[in-house]
Amino acid sequence: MPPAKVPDTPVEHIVDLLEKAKKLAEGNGSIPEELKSYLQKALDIASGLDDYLERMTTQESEPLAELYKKTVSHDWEQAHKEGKTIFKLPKECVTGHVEGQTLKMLVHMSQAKRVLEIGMFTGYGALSMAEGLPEDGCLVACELEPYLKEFAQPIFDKSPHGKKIIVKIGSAMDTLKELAAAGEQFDMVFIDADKNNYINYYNYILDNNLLRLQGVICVDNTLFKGKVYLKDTTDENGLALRQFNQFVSDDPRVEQVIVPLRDGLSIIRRVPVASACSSVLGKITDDEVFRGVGGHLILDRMHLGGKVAYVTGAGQGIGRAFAHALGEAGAKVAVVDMDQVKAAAVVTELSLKGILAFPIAADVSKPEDVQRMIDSIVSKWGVIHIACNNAGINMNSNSEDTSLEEWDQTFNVNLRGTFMCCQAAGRVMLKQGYGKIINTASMASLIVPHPQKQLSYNTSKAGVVKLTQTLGTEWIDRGVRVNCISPGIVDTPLIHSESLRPLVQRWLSDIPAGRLAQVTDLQAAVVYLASDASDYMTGHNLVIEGGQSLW
Ligand SMILES: C[S@@+](CC[C@H](N)C(=O)[O-])C[C@H]1O[C@@H](n2cnc3c(N)ncnc32)[C@H](O)[C@@H]1O
Repeated sequence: MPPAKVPDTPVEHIVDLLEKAKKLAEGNGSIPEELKSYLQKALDIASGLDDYLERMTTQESEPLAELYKKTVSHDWEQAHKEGKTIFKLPKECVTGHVEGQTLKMLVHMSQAKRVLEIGMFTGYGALSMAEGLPEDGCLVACELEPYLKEFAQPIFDKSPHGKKIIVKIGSAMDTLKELAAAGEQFDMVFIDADKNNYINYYNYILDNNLLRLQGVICVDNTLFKGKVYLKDTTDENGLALRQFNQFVSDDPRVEQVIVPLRDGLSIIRRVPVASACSSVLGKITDDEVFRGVGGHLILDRMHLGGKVAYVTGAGQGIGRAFAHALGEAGAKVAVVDMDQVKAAAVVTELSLKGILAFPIAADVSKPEDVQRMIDSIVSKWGVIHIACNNAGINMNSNSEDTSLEEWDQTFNVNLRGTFMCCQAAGRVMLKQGYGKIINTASMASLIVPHPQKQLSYNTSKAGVVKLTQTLGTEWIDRGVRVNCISPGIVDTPLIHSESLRPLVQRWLSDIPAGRLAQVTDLQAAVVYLASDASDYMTGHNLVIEGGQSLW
């Protein structure tokens, strides 16, 4: 018969006590039936909770299940007797399924890339959190017992996420000192080792900036079987955790919640600026540089939540990358392209990423299409904050042979089309008193790219820059900023055409960066220009060409 389970969490204690009370009540005829029924109901609620959470929480991966099984079936007493472990480790140390998935969820939600764990044991929590990290994420796990690294490593090796875990054997405090000396910093920390040292770990982490601004510290066992709030507690660990919880609760550097999950999980967030840092306020310059503009630090100032954007020519190439970037930054995006099918495909991509988007088929060289595009965005979303006028075409011919047809076609899309979009969007934005217009110009506005011949393209894009400068200065006092981006030679399917492909080597020798631009190289620029962080910028031509225009 397996040994009776020792209650380890507040709920398990409640269940244990209710079972004892129920047994007493059953053997006592003088206990009213109503009281027995209340006892049974309380027992049903308490005893069903953990099981229900287990069943409803997303199932663990195979390597995690294997790690759990290996941990609970291992003879830890024997391992200690054989001198393999310094301490007698109870298998109950293991972070189980529900808490493991909670930690993984927190890694995802905080978008952590670097996690620090203090107290790894057999690595269940470490592997759970590693599963929540991106491909290039990293988790440093501190553990005193060398045997535990050997124990965990074979299962880490079976998981595609195991390579993200670096185990540091030794006293956790020594490892923290080593990490601080190396200038390491983490987005999330999980403290789950010797309870009487929690406060020292916590302070060392904050005092030495091992946790980044707005990072999260999770701490396990902070309810400690209820001993943190029970009056008769004499237990050393219970008292240490009571003191720890109070210390964190009083600490102005952080905000804390204690979630009654298993034996208590504290979630502690390092606040952006220590709002209660009154003790140091006289010594610092308490301005927008320190606190952020409107309380928003720089990355938050580039967030586009609540903004409405459109991108023309968004069915492929640069426009598609712009639509994704604006959507990733939080904007709703109208995806505009001449080709309805391509626009719809990009909308599908955005929707899969949780971005609100809808397609519009429009030819920007046609005034009626441009107005229909603007009207449909306003009728759907009521406003337009960000106008990305990106649609453009490029044709090649020697200047002496350039036909009026080629010239007109190029200008109709690249310059007249951009003007019509600016004007139609601008009318909406001027009424709103706010807008960000971002036109796609080209490095060809500055230099004459060669050896290909593209007179009409170069001239039309130079026109886009002058259009941008003129509107940018004319409208800024009414809240509308107009800027443009000038990409160098971008690696799109277009330049893999038979006529252009042979030129790639020639171009590369003219580019200090030694490569063509990828559409992803342009994404941060459009987000910056669309955001409030660039409010003082107008009429600017932001050139992104790997240095090509400088040679
Ligand atoms: C509760 S267990 C950790 C459980 C683990 N987080 C998990 O996910 O399963 C505590 C671990 O902390 C380790 N530990 C205790 N004191 C330590 C110290 N001073 N430095 C490093 N590790 C320590 C123990 O060896 C033990 O493996």
